[in-house]
Amino acid sequence: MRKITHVAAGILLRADGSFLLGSRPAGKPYAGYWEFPGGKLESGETELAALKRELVEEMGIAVTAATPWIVQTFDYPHASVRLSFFRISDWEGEITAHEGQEFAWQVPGKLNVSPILPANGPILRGLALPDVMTISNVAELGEAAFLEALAKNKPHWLILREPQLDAAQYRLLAEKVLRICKHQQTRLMLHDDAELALALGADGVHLPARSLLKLKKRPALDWVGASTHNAAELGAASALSLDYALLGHISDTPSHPDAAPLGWDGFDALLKQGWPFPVYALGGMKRSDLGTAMQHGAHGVALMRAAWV
Ligand SMILES: Nc1nc2c([nH]c(=O)n2[C@@H]2O[C@H](COP(=O)(O)OP(=O)(O)OP(=O)(O)O)[C@@H](O)[C@H]2O)c(=O)[nH]1
Ligand SMILES: [Mg+2]
Repeated sequence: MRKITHVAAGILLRADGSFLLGSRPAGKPYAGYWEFPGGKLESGETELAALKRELVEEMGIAVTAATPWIVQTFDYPHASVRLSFFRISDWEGEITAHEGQEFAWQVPGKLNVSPILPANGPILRGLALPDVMTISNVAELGEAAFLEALAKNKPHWLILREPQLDAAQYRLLAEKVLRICKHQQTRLMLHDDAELALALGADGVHLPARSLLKLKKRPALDWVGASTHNAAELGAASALSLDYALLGHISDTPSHPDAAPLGWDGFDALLKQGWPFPVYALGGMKRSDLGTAMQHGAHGVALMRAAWV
């Protein structure tokens, strides 16, 4: 087996959602390619310590707020790398090119530099995902109140999950919801029906775990995510190159009264394995749990009830 090189890399984020890329200096493999600042772990070093050291060395900044994010493995001709990415929301010092590199602030989905290091594609997609993933709740609110709340709250993304409806009722609802979503630029993920998502022109499909485990191939939609509860399901999401997973439930929630909660300890243990996509904390979450969830390596929180109050 090839030796694996462990690397820590940081995504500096500004409040407007833009993020920083640097160009690889002359003399390194892939010189001129754009990457996230960072570098190899030294022996005995943690990922976070390596990240902090590299950003001092390469760009003269002290990282003061970083949360663990995606872990991506990739085989290059010169090395197999395991990249631990962190999101960095705060730092001290002026960004300075200590190695002759260039820096460029970028907007998710609208890059104006190239080429990007080959391992970084999925990472860039992940940056377009919202902090809060909302899940519909027609079952409890009723259709009229839900549609009103949707138009009022204008979430960035919505998963339309209404298992109490039959296929015909779900399609009718999906058509109505899609009209509202298109109008207000909410991205819409339909639940468990890739064909309907394709037919209606929704942004993607969200798979329940039972469907995720049966699929052989990623559905041909722009965005595909799944609900997961354990390592086997996260592994299936990884094998299908999904864009995100919801993982839960974190605490007791009325929608799944029988299943034992993971708690943050269970969530940590699963995230420690490192997944190549953003993971949302699900189950009993509120907006105010976002900071805690991110400390535990989540991309964000998935809200059902709490999204509509
Ligand atoms: N820093 C960084 N490295 C990445 C990214 N994506 C990616 O595939 N890599 C790979 O990770 C490996 C290590 O990165 P590096 O060359 O920055 O390591 P380093 O700063 O310690 O450099 P050095 O070996 O000259 O001291 C390289 O093979 C690089 O191609 C990324 O976004 N940022
Ligand atoms: Mg480096």
